[in-house]
Amino acid sequence: MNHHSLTSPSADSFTRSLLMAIIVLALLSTLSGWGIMGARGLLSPVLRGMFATCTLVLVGLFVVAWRRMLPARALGLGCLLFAVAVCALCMVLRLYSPRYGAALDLEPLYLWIPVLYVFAFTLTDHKTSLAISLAVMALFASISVPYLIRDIDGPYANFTLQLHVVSLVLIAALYFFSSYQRRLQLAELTVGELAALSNTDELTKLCNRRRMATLIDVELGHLRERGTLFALVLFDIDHFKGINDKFGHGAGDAALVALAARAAQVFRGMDTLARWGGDEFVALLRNADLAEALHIAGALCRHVATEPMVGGHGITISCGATIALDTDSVDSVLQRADAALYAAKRAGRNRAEGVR
Ligand SMILES: Nc1nc2c(ncn2[C@@H]2O[C@H](COP(=O)(O)OP(=O)(O)OP(=O)(O)O)[C@@H](O)[C@H]2O)c(=O)[nH]1
Repeated sequence: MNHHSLTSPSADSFTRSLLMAIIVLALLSTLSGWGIMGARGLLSPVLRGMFATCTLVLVGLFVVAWRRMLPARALGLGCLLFAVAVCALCMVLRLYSPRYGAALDLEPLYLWIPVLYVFAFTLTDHKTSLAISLAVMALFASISVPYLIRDIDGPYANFTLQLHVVSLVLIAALYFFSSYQRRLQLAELTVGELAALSNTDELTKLCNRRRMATLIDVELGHLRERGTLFALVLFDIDHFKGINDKFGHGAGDAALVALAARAAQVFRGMDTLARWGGDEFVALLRNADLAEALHIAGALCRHVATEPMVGGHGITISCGATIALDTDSVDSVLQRADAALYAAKRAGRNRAEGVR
């Protein structure tokens, strides 16, 4: 969720306008619905058009509101309950009160019924929506049973039966559509999560070896096609075995995490840092030559050595830098960086060396 968009003034005024529009349209829709039930003659088609338009726009606005903010969920559920109550009341009056029943026209209710199902399916998950829709349908079905028995051969009986069949088809279609959509969302989420897991180092949360190898391969392609330079810096902790032995494996892990965070402060935004394995890390420096890579690697050595990292003790690292050639493979460029790292170790550690 984008928290900024929820708190910005323009989002606030959009939310207010949306809520106002929903309230006005709900009022118009309800008033025209009541109007249709009382009116006869010329006025009725106008009111019917108004009712249908207001209700459809209302559903559209609910969908927008649903995607943007949570209060719409409560508002939508409130309207749904209100609509069910109005429909049920009208139905009861139509069926059981001879005085009101004779003057009432059931058509506005028929217009509301499919709207209720669409409301339910836009408001909540497919299983709850199915339960709400079937409950609404059962409510109308139970209300119409005595009416059907009383007037089994009449036109309204036929119409009511047709209405229930259409309702069932609509609910089934909405259910399958929304469960398919849900499955699609879940599948996307799982694929995204798996991709993130397979590219991330569990301990440091940096890129892992597999991801870095892919990125180096991509950059080698760019180097061959467009001549864009890049450098690699391979580094590891000096005498890390001694740190593990002295402070324990847990403290060694904490040192690796702290080193990852410290290193991320030194590299540039366009660089990518990865844990290659054990206490070895690789940084891919885009658009960098050997001099720049050595400069950054030297800064990294100093930055790491300045502050204590394990149990109040400082650690040092050694770095090997190289630049990629257009004849390189992933393995060959890494072998040169490894040779440079080995040279830094031999030269006394806590330093950076380069190999061209
Ligand atoms: N705590 C911890 N230790 C690890 C992990 N992976 C590898 N190691 C240890 O890291 C040490 C790596 O040692 P080396 O790099 O071979 O040698 P070193 O002691 O660092 O010495 P130089 O590299 O020559 O300075 C080994 O003792 C491994 O057991 C890990 O995930 N966590």
